[in-house]
Amino acid sequence: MPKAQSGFKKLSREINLSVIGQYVDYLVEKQGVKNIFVNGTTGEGLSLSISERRRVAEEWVTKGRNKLDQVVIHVGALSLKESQELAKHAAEIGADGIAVIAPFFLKPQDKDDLIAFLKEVAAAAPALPFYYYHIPALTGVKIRAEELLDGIQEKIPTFQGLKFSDTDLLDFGQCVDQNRQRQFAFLFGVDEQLLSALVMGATGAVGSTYNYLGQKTNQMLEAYERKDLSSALNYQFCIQRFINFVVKLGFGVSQTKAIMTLVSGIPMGPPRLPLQRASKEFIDNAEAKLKSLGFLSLTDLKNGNLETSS
Ligand SMILES: CC(=O)N[C@H](C=O)[C@@H](O)[C@H](O)[C@H](O)CO
Ligand SMILES: CC(=O)C(=O)O
Repeated sequence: MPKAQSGFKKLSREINLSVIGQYVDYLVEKQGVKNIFVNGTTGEGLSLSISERRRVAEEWVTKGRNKLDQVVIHVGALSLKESQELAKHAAEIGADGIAVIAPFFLKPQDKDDLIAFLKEVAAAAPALPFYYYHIPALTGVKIRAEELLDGIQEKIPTFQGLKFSDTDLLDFGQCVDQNRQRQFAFLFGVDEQLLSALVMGATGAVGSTYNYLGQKTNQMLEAYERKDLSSALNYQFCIQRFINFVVKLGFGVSQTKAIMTLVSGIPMGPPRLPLQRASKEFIDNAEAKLKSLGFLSLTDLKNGNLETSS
């Protein structure tokens, strides 16, 4: 049945907008997550067409109305024009902010090149808060965030903050330290190290694991707020045990999607090529680990969450 199979695969890699409304409710009610970063790494934003990205953004904004606090749309692209189109669109649909990664094929050579690009994107949505999404391991653009932030508000008046997905806590700490007088958001994006980043002055977090460990992470944040560092560390270690376990099995966006399906019961579907679905072996191992750490209760599993196509 090679034909049927290829038809199935093709279909299953299309976007299923119909689950987004349900997923908003799940995140708010079950994970305590009310701020959403759309079309980023986990959402495979860079693997979608521009029209798909527009539709996904619209669906999140529409379904999140009166339920979510903020919906920030990632609008980074290799083409400045496409990025501007998405920025303008985000403003039109009433998103709360836009974020942009560094263009990663023909790369900016230095801070000034990168700022020049970001500035043009930000100008396409002059009323929207602008975030730079620093993720050097994926973009290959290693310009330090601390350097980029120096004087950025003069160039980009809507600059609101940084989503920092890197393990360099010297760079992150200096972003905070050098901008104390400004009301920037310093959003940390390495979930297994969030507690260290909080100590450095992170004002929030954006990450893939909050899809299914949102509640646990909120407990860590609450413990940190009440200065109960030993409880906060216990939560962080617990989260680390899970991430450390899956990293050893091979952990990426495909595996994240499978775990999201498993924990939420809402079918996330397979990733889009070149990514391949997570293996059954990975899913079984991850499930056993989630259970042994108490991250997955039996009631969560009542629907028998096998990944289905979407
Ligand atoms: C490379 C990547 O996907 N980074 C995510 C956020 O940016 C993180 O949330 C990680 O998935 C997470 O920290 C697990 O390593
Ligand atoms: C994890 C994250 O922040 C993203 O999907 O872009």
